Amino acid sequence: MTLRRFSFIYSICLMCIFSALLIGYRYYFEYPQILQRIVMLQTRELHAVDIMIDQQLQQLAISNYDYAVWDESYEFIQYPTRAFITENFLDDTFTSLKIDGAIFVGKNKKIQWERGFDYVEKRALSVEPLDVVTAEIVNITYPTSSQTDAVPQKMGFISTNYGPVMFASSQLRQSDRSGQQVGMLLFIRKVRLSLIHQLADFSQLSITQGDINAQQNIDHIPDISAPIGDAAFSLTRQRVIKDITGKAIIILNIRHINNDPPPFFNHTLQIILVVLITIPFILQWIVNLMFIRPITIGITNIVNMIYRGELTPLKGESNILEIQKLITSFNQLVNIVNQQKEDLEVLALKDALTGIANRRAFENHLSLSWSLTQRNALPLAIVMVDIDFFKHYNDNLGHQAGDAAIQQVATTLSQHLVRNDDMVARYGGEEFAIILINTDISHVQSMMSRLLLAVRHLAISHPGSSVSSHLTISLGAAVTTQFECTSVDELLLHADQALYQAKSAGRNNAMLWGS
Ligand SMILES: Nc1nc2c(ncn2[C@@H]2O[C@H](COP(=O)(O)OP(=O)(O)OP(=O)(O)O)[C@@H](O)[C@H]2O)c(=O)[nH]1
Repeated sequence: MTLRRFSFIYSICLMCIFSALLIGYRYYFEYPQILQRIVMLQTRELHAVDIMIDQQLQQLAISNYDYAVWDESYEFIQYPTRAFITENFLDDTFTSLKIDGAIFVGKNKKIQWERGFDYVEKRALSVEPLDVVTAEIVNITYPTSSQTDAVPQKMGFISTNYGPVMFASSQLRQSDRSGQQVGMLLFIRKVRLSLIHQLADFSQLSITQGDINAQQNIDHIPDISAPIGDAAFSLTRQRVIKDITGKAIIILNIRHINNDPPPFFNHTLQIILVVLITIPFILQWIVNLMFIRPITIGITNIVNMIYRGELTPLKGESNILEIQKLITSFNQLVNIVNQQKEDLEVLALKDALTGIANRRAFENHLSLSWSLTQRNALPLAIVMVDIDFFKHYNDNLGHQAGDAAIQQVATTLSQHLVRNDDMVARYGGEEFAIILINTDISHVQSMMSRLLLAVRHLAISHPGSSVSSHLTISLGAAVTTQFECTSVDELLLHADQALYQAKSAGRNNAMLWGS
């Protein structure tokens, strides 16, 4: 896996973890709290409906009480007269009291007088309300109060052939609330659509009346006065209004209109998620710029170095300390390796014993010199040098003395070469080779004479030599201007032949090929 891919996957993983944490926090903590607050508001709205219903009942109960606790009503129940009814229970009375029925119930639950009148449509009800009002109202058992001035009252809902109605009933008492409990007065009011509208207006809810007959199972629907409690959030719910026997008679389909929950993915969450999604790409860009790019550039440069077989210091700098240290250390390593390489190259071209060029260096230089002199039509000379009777020297004075002698001869030979292009090399054993560029025959000859003399002047004692008491050398040279030279090997061969001639001629002398 590349560093780039790794960092990208890493950032994506981070983004996923942070997003999951954020969404999880919203899902498990924040959002339920928001919904719970809305549920509290909804509870208040439902409570408002309950209060409104109660107010309606109270209103009816007050009118009912006014008529029930009245001397004339009290008298009527004992001594009924037509005049009382015609004076006090006119059509207008129903309209002003907003009732659809009034019933006087005398002793032993006997109905004394009753009338049904639709106060909205202003017409007598075709069926007298009492016929349809269930017996429960008439049979209401009022608590027998020990207080003589108490006026037992009842109110609530009841189901009738007209549909659900509100009712209020009070014991008939004299206006000073004295006298025997001789009967009761009952008012009823139909539950109309207008009541539902009033409830909706008052509670700021959308309320419709459900069809109680079509509803399959109403037992599970809570009463309007029941609290929402810990119920889950919902924008719609059903509530029932129960009659005095506890039977559901009205279904209210309620919709909360002013407290829609905010979207789960609100603007803040959306912005944070967008930021979280963007972060991996920004991180990737930064990581790429700061870390990966310098590293990949470095890798490319190193691969190129491997390909070229040449180490060069890395360019570029990084603000990251570790990467900068890596670059610096690598460059230091490159310098060390290059230095070692240089040293090795030098060592590879140097003779270990004498410190002058070795045969490999000689051949390289000879090849270059050949090209140079051929191109510029210059003379090129090779001088082969060999120490005389060196085997005897070693045999007489030992190998170490032999090494020392070789070193002295090498130093002497190199001291006599002053031009940069010239070279003296140890050709092998006690044999040396000299390259002289742009040197004519006479100069080669005088150079050889000087070298002969110089070695002689070293005055190295050579007991095994039959030509001198001191160490001597023999020299053989060949110059390109002497013959039709076609190759460097030919020149080398002739120089070697000249040396052979010098040896054959008695040693301790110099020979020029062909002379
Ligand atoms: N001490 C020492 N001896 C070396 C070295 N290289 C070669 N020799 C010796 O040089 C001697 C060369 O002997 P030969 O090739 O027979 O030649 P020579 O004895 O010099 O006789 P001529 O060349 O004919 O004068 C050998 O005995 C080698 O062992 C070296 O590095 N150190």
